[in-house]
Amino acid sequence: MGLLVDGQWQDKWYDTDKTGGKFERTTTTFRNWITPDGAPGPDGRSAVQAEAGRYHLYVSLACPWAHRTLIARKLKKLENVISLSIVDDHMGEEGWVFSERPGTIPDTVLGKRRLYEIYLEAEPRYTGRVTVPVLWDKKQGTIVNNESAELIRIFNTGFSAFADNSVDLTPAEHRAAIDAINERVYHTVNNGVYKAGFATTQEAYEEPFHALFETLDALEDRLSSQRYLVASHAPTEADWRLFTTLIRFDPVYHGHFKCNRRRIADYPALFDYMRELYQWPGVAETVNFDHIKGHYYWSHKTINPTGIVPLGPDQDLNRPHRRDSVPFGD
Ligand SMILES: N[C@@H](CCC(=O)N[C@@H](CS)C(=O)NCC(=O)O)C(=O)O
Repeated sequence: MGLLVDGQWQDKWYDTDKTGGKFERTTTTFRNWITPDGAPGPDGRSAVQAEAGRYHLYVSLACPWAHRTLIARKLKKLENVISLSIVDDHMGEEGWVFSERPGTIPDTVLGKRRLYEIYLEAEPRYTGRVTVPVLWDKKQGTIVNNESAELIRIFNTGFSAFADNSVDLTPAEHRAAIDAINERVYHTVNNGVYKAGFATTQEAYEEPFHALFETLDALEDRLSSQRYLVASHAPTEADWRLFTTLIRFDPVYHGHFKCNRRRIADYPALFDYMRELYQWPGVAETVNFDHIKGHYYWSHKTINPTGIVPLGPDQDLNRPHRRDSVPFGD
């Protein structure tokens, strides 16, 4: 685990000294869009044009942020359009690396062994964390974007000439509701588990812990009477963004990150909902519990010094999800 400073790799854990024990996520820096014709993106920032075979996605199967992009690529049927590499789940002193271990796919584009070398290829004097996901532009030889929230929007609309456009993860009529849910879920759930897990003072741990379970209780309420997070007839981006945290919750966040007031299995609606999403065509193939558990328990030596990976929990995720009778809410 480490970061690049002016192009030099430094093996360092997160520094929580300056923030009173709190984990603060840094913002990502490669933020260009891809649009069907190369016209600027939704916020006016510059874009490159969508092309089949031009872009390459680097992910970790352990990472919930990267997982969103894998799901969007799968649901939009972009697997033959955007190629893929998968890093080793063990993140050691060189950060994310490529290997031959099960479930990985080497760097077939640049032939690198470490992810930070790809960042350096894009920006030789890069300063910052070296995170997944990363979308690489083979034509311009640089990183287009390394922010998962934007990558899933790029996959949803940018590749309309090549994608399955019958699937829309952010339908216009639900956009405001999706954005509002994303905002709360990001701060208290997706990033909330990290804030609890990486905290280095009791206080810095407790605050996100309470916020997390307050949101999970509210989501349980909503999902008891509505099939998906917004009143749509199919899961939207908001559901997939929540899903990647839910699926890691009982195996990892409950124990490793001390988010243990309840398990997802203790919330009847959330647990059924999570299984429906898991059973959604194509999605189970994007979930790899060996990488998920192996990564967190092995890589975070300040939290789990022995590196022992727990064997449980036993979960039957293929059990019927019982969501068919829940109304869509419109
Ligand atoms: N804002 C980024 C966050 C990505 C992120 O933090 N990824 C983690 C893995 S789950 C990572 O690569 N961490 C390496 C590090 O921080 O050194 C996104 O959503 O794309």
